[in-house]
Amino acid sequence: MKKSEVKVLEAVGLTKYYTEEKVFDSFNFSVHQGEVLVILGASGCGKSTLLRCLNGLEPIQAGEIKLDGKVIDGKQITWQKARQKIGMVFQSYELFSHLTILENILLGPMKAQGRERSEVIKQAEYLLNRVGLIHKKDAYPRQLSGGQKQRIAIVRSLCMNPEIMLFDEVTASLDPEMVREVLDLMLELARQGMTMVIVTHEMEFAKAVADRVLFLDGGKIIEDAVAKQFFTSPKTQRAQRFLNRFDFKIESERVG
Ligand SMILES: Nc1ncnc2c1ncn2[C@@H]1O[C@H](COP(=O)(O)OP(=O)(O)OP(=O)(O)O)[C@@H](O)[C@H]1O
Repeated sequence: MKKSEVKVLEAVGLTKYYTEEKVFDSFNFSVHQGEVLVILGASGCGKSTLLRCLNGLEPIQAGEIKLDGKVIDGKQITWQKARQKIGMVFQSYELFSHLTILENILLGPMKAQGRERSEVIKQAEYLLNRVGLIHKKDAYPRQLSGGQKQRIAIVRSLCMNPEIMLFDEVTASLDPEMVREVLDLMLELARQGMTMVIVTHEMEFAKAVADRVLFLDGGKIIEDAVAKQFFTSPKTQRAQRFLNRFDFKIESERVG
């Protein structure tokens, strides 16, 4: 399928350092409407930092982040507005333990977007039905499994009607039997055309969901490839070694 040329989220000249370490130096990046971009790379290469910069959770030292072509600088668009369009789901679900599932979902749309409670409830119930968790709407987070909590975290983000979703290792802290249900939901979102940036160590899932792969090393893009190409014949030895570590058989190897 031909993906749109419209850039939803973009980083231009992104420079990010923590006190003693530079993670990105003039890093450029963009994701197009309807595209599913998977970011891969060894531990410490900067994947989480990139997502956090893209969502304004980390201050950057130079460069610009743009949403729909507008620089998020408080003038063209504010971070407060931009964040409503950029959904993010983390490894930890970060649900409020003292609120029911429904109240957790309603919070953002009502507080940040000033929407009517009854209107948001309709949308929340629709989404809860879609993920098969409507029967949990009055339960508290502690009464849900890890996989259920993570699906609720995704629903909570979707209820803000984001233009793009960022996923940072969302299955990393789940028991193996819970992983599938979360990945299936993400696959469904991808099929529906949601623009997504995904950091994951689930290689078979990455292969199934990705349109494009960015392979990072030391804060730099080593490969920027069409997913099919990356998974069948990565161009660099570094990427080949990376894929092999996951016990992931590169197809060209199978043939050979
Ligand atoms: N809050 C922080 N303070 C200082 N250094 C940090 C901080 N967060 C990350 N770093 C450093 O920045 C670099 C990139 O980290 P980051 O978490 O983005 O990598 P990653 O690719 O997501 O790793 P992983 O796959 O292990 O989650 C690492 O060297 C890390 O030690």
